[in-house]
Amino acid sequence: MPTQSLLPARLHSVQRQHIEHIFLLGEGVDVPQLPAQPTIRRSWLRCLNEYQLDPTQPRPARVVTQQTLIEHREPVDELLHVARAGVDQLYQQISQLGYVLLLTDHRGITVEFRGDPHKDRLLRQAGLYLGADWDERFAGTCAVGTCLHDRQAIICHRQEHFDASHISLTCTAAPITDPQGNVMAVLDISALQSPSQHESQNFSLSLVTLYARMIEDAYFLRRYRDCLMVRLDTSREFVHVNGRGLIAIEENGQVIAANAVGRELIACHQHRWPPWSARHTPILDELFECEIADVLSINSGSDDQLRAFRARADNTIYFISLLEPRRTRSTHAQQPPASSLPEPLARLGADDPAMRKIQKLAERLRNEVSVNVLISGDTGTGKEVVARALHDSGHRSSKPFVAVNCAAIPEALIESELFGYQPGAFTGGRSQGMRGLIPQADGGTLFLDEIGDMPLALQTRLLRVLAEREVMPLGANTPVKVDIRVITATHRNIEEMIQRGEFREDLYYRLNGAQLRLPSLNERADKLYVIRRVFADVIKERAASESPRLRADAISALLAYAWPGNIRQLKNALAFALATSENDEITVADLPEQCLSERITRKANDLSSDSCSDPGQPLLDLLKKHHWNISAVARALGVSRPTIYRQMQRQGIVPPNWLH
Ligand SMILES: Nc1ncnc2c1ncn2[C@@H]1O[C@H](COP(=O)(O)OP(=O)(O)OP(=O)(O)O)[C@@H](O)[C@H]1O
Repeated sequence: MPTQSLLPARLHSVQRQHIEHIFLLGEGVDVPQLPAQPTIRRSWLRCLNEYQLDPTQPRPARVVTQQTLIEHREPVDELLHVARAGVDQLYQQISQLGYVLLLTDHRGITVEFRGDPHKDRLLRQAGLYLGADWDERFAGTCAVGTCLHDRQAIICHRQEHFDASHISLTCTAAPITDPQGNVMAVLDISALQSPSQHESQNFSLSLVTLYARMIEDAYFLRRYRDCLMVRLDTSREFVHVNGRGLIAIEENGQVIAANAVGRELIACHQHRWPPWSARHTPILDELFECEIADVLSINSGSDDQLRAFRARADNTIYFISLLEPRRTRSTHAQQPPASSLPEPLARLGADDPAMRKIQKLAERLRNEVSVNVLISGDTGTGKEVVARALHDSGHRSSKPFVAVNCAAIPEALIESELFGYQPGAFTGGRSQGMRGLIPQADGGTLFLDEIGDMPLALQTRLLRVLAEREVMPLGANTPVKVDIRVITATHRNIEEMIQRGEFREDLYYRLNGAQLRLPSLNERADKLYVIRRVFADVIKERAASESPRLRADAISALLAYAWPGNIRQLKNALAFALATSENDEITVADLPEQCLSERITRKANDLSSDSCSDPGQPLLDLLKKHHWNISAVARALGVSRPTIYRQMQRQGIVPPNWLH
């Protein structure tokens, strides 16, 4: 430790004493004058040992250049925008008491500042200024820097600062975290002078912590403004004005993100069974004793627009209100997730394993025009949409896409429609003849829908066209060359038709160069995406000026329904709701009655009535089929994940990865 005489002469005696105290702590000597707060002591030791700061050489405040300041402000631009109102409000309350306000980024650079312009010079000298760098590594122990290091609110009062040039200041700071819990900024209030007692700053600590939380929540609300949000508090009176917990959810109750209080609540449950991982966020009914539909109907189903639910972790009663997403969600959310697929293929689905397989295979086949593609799937699953996407994503996209519904053309006319005919080829034909649908598709794609309905005689002719790539119009003497890509679709079991002699086996093998099997809507894990996408399409097709919104309770009902008619039935239901709704919000009451199904109860009953001789077997089979993906099994059965977990527990089923 340097003796007093070795310290620079320009230092005041208080500064000299302060420096001596720092050295004493560094040497492990405890004296009553040393700071009591362990966080401050640890920070002093960091400054000495880790950052190698020299306490005998107090440093003037460092203010970064204008250019550097711009670079630091840019990444927190959205936060600054949100924080501005809070910053002004807080400053109004503290300015009379001689405080200034700093908002720094996660590196400790002051990106927003409020202070008395009359004290500009003094404040700048003290580092209480826009652009001032309060990183602990440079400035030593200080409220901002040490708060950033410890990720918690802190008072750094006078001699608790490390650098002797800061020991007249009093500073209090609180972290502002992003939705992932990372510190993204620090809110600080500081004064050039203050009473010597540490307790004099306790109120500042409460105030700055409160405002940091308000800014954090305002930022959270902005980030997730397009999502459904539950707001919760243990006090009924406070939920609407200042509910402390915020949890953004999908309409199926899946948690998307949560603010600090929400994250704490989730963490509380994390020790419980079942465990959660980052990829597997909880569903609201795992956090609270509730049905998702009850939460989603809060706004229409309760007078004061809130409801009480019990938290499963500790039985606390929470009062919950529901914030509906901003109007634009329906358009925003129907964007498929970013992917490397061509756009027409990307928009076919969002996050469904079967659809992903189809999209990948379609991508590989889009320019392999010699491979005939057969699309199978139940009626209304989107076979024609997939065929068109395959066409639109390939080299032939600017060429014709000719769709023929083999079931819709009378048998007697199929031949002439497909192949065309010469003038006068048959009585009743057009005098100038007709170019058939196959020649019309020349250079592009011929899509034969309902191929199972093609009469046997015509199957033979089609086989010839596929083999020879030429057609002979009725009444013509010379064949016409055609260059077509052939895609067919069916909802029928062609193999069974072959067995019955109703379909030519050789044609089937020729058409089935690659098969895309479409899942039913109810099996799709991306049902929510499909609902939004189809809703956006229906709105677009109506070409009306206003764009209505799908309310959460309607989405919840649409998610729960089994959709035997698949996407076509969904589209019809949404078109009906839009046509008959009297306002610009579609609620569950606007949906056709048949959509308010009993599917869930029926399936749930099926599951709970498993008291047969081997109760675990059906569930076990399902779990294996879905590779132990509990969410997938829950979806398949139309029940919640907790129900599956409860059944597993009851039946003693343990997933293989939980066994040691
Ligand atoms: N991925 C999708 N996105 C939006 N709308 C879709 C999608 N898939 C299908 N649809 C819509 O659903 C309806 C039925 O689609 P499509 O005609 O392709 O089904 P299909 O399986 O060919 O039916 P069918 O077996 O009766 O011929 C259409 O109105 C279509 O626009």
